[in-house]
Amino acid sequence: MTNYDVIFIGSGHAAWHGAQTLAREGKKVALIEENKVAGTCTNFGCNAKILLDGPAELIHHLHHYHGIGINDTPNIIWPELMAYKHQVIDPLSDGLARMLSVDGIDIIAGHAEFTGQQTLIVNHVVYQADKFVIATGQKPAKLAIPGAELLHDSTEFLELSEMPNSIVFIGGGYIAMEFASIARAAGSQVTVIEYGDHALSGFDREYSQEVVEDMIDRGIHFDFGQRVSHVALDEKQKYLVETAQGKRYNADYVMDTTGRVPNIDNLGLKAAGVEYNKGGVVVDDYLRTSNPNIYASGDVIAKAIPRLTPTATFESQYIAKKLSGDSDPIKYPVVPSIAFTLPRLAQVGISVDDAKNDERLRIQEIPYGQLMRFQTLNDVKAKIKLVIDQDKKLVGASLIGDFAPEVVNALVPVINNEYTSRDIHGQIFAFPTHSGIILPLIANYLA
Ligand SMILES: Cc1cc2nc3c(=O)[nH]c(=O)nc-3n(C[C@H](O)[C@H](O)[C@H](O)COP(=O)(O)OP(=O)(O)OC[C@H]3O[C@@H](n4cnc5c(N)ncnc54)[C@H](O)[C@@H]3O)c2cc1C
Ligand SMILES: NC(=O)c1ccc[n+]([C@@H]2O[C@H](COP(=O)([O-])OP(=O)(O)OC[C@H]3O[C@@H](n4cnc5c(N)ncnc54)[C@H](O)[C@@H]3O)[C@@H](O)[C@H]2O)c1
Repeated sequence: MTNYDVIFIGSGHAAWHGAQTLAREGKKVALIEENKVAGTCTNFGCNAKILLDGPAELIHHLHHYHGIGINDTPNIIWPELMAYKHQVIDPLSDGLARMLSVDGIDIIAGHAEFTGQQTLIVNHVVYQADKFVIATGQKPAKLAIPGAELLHDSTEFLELSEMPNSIVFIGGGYIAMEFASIARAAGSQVTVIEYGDHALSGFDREYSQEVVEDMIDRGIHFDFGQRVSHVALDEKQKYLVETAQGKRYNADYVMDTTGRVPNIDNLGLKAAGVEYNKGGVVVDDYLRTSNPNIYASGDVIAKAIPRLTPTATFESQYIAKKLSGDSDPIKYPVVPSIAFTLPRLAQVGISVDDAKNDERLRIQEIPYGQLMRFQTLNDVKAKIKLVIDQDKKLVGASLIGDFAPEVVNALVPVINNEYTSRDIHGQIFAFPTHSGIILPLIANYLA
């Protein structure tokens, strides 16, 4: 039996940041990982996705210049791009493992399963620790329909050696909308089938509709209000997708992008006395589970806060501080969310939809893409909706536009630190930059 101060189950962002902090403070720390070290974001999520999105984003920017200086759109050579993805992404896992071992962290390969309140087993070896952190993340959901075993998931898409001629995405959430944009730019015929009546719920309804319209203009087909009921593959390797509403689609590749579910199977949560539900592991305001020696961090938590890399990192760092003696409950600052569609969508703080139901809040839209100072980029759709409270403080914002991700980051300190107009006007920002122009515009509406 090996003893540790802290064992993290998982090695993604919800684990390794906190593990590193604790190890540097002299604690004996181990990470247990059954797949690739560094977890989803690094190996099968954000990093790989944004790399493959790069040329699609460039092409999208070039489209703004059609008729005003550029006529041709280059083609994406997918196999070359995929080779570059492997060159950049594949070494990251071993690189992180080496970095963590320099800090004295043991990395144990295999599946962890609790066998009791303070013990777990990996490959028949029992490990004991004072504290455990469950940071096992999520995995793709699987539709419960005939033919579900034929469907592909996000990890497989990010490994495609050739871009299929046609792809159907089931679901119109983050993954479908981001990957559909990439696949279309790489030449595939793309269809998105969504159960609800709109895509990208969680983002401003009007702006997400504009993204859908933009994607339709680029040749992507959408069908809303359709529940996929059956998938089959014929002898020519062509898929047939059918919906309960009677629609049929043919495609070379079909993706199940209907969400993600917590990795809590065969984890021995009952043996450890850890409560859970279908949203994940239940925690209190200290990220402690129903077993006081076991914490949970990242995507695996049953939580309302967005399941994103920065929130996983924040939670793991919080747990490290807590295990080093801090006694405060976790307090989240505002969390910006971005859909890396083309154009991009961003959301931070109170949403426009929630603000509409609260008479103390005011919504102010600035169609900044049409302002003279932004005309140089011809990104005419770029807009921001501000949510402002009774004290004339910024409490939320929704954005659409190619530079929305960078602009939303600039708004994070404005909201968290309750900046006034004077705070913003008292600073000098670089010019011409998006945030440098938008921040003073926003300041005009603040106290
Ligand atoms: C395609 C895709 C794109 C994304 N894009 C973005 C983005 O652009 N921006 C963003 O902020 N977020 C993005 N996300 C979400 C982001 O990846 C997650 O929020 C983040 O990875 C969560 O980190 P985590 O450490 O909680 O979980 P993970 O990174 O999933 O790590 C959990 C680890 O635990 C391991 N594990 C599970 N069970 C066991 C067990 N029993 N024993 C041992 N090991 C186990 C798993 O193998 C995994 O490596 C994306 C996700 C996907 C799928
Ligand atoms: N940019 C980012 O930050 C980013 C990118 C990708 C993924 N992620 C993370 O991954 C998570 C999962 O993403 P996702 O896109 O898989 O899920 P999602 O929850 O964003 O979207 C799933 C969609 O599938 C639809 N759906 C469900 N069942 C259906 C059915 N039977 N037929 C048709 N449609 C159906 C839902 O209505 C929903 O719109 C996100 O919530 C987020 O935490 C984040």
